[in-house]
Amino acid sequence: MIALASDHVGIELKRSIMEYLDEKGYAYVDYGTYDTVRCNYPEYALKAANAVANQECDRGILCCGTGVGISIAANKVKGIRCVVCSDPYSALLSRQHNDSNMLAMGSRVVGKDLALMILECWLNGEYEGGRHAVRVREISQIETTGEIEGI
Ligand SMILES: O=C[C@H](O)[C@H](O)[C@H](O)COP(=O)(O)O
Repeated sequence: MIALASDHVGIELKRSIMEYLDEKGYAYVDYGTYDTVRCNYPEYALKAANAVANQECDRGILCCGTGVGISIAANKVKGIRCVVCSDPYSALLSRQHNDSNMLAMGSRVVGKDLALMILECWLNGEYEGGRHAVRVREISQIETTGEIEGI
């Protein structure tokens, strides 16, 4: 299950993403916003990020104007590794190396076709573990204790 959320600027891109997910057979939950009335992206980032953090959803996709604000908000939730991407390479590597569990994109930055290419790379990328697991664990330790064990 994929958690989706956007603000008023990202809603059109989110709708394109929903069409793509429908075509590919992915199940998703839309945590809002549901119209183009100006709103505050942290409120929707929080709902989707909580769904991922508490494992109601496997991962999440967020859209706002730049992808920046909504990703910053999502990354405040414990256990979230949200990456804002405007290129497919970073999206893929964020899965393979960083085990990103949320993707954010900006509707004022990427067009629909590029966004869907980024999304495809991110959805298909598989975490490689190994040396990267050490670093992801260190990120978790910073989140939990503010320190890295043994450093
Ligand atoms: O990072 C923030 C996002 O890009 C928002 O979508 C943006 O700040 C919204 O701006 P406005 O309220 O001017 O539509």
